[in-house]
Amino acid sequence: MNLDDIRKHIDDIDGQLLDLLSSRADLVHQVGEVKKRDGLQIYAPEREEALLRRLIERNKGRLPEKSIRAIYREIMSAALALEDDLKIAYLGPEGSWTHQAAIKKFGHSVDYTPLPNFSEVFDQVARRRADYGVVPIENSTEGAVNHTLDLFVDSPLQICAQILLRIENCLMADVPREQIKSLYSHPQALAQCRGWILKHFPKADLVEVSSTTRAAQLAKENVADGAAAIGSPAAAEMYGLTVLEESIQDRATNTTRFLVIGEKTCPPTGKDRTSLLFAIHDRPGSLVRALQAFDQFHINMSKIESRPSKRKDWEYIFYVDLSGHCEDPVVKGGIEELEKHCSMVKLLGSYPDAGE
Ligand SMILES: O=C(O)C(=O)C[C@]1(C(=O)O)C=C[C@@H](O)C=C1
Repeated sequence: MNLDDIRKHIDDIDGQLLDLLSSRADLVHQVGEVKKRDGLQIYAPEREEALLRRLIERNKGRLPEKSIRAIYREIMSAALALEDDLKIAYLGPEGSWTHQAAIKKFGHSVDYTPLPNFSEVFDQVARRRADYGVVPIENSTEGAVNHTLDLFVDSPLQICAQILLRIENCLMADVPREQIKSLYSHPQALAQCRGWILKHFPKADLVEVSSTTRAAQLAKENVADGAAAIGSPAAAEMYGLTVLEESIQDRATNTTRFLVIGEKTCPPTGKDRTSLLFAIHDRPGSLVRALQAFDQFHINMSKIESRPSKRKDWEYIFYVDLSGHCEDPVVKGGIEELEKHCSMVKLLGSYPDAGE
């Protein structure tokens, strides 16, 4: 077949795809009506996950899993926008890694609201000015994002999904590499690139700013002082900076886990994760006995963090992630056992343990 013939076939297929997408949109519209009538959540992470898992299993063609996920992300984003004016609040500004995580989960068709800090994200969702919020919870190099952990203690919000995003920081500037005297970035990004900075710019002034996007802006404004920034390629593009080196983080696999917070948690999908908080009595052996609850029920605990309670000095709150859904009888049993040994247990939600 020559090029024109092949393209004719592609045009035919695109026509069929568009007709099918329109039929899908009609059905999605009906789903939206049913959900509004029955007071159900528009965003259904368990359904999205089941749909993606089924398609990836069924796929026998050339498209890799990554492409199928990306294509369907946008199809379902369009569906969400058809069903409702979905508003997603995130830790801004635009171009931040959190913004990119939010787009990875909700696609380009929904509305996004950048907010200046974590508390505002929690607050806007709790006041229903936004439907969902996206906040970072931990980074594979730098560990927990403490402020997010702390906000869960008093928040009525639940976790309904997680997002894993590979963080590849780049060096960006409007000056040649030899003229760089200062490096602007968010403290997390500077920490993720600590080794690289020491090796390549041991004498540079490190300037901590509120976000990597702000760092890019400052690098643009302070060209005369030899300013450069470390952050996302999206931030470099926003401010017209040249990417001088890509992927400069010390660990190639540097990944941040983000959470989607909303009014309700997510129903079981068969492969889930549960997050909870607990506080123990100040007695010998309390923590051991609390954790034994999980061992007794053979529950895999994939994460534990401790944070000062902020109510009494030297009193702690523990943040734990478990494999399984809180409706699974085993997880339920483990949590009931945990409650016997704790002064407080707060379930933060169960959500698909998606590895994307
Ligand atoms: O099945 C639903 O609940 C829908 O709203 C439809 C749909 C989809 O496009 O398939 C869209 C958004 C939801 O998050 C999940 C799935």
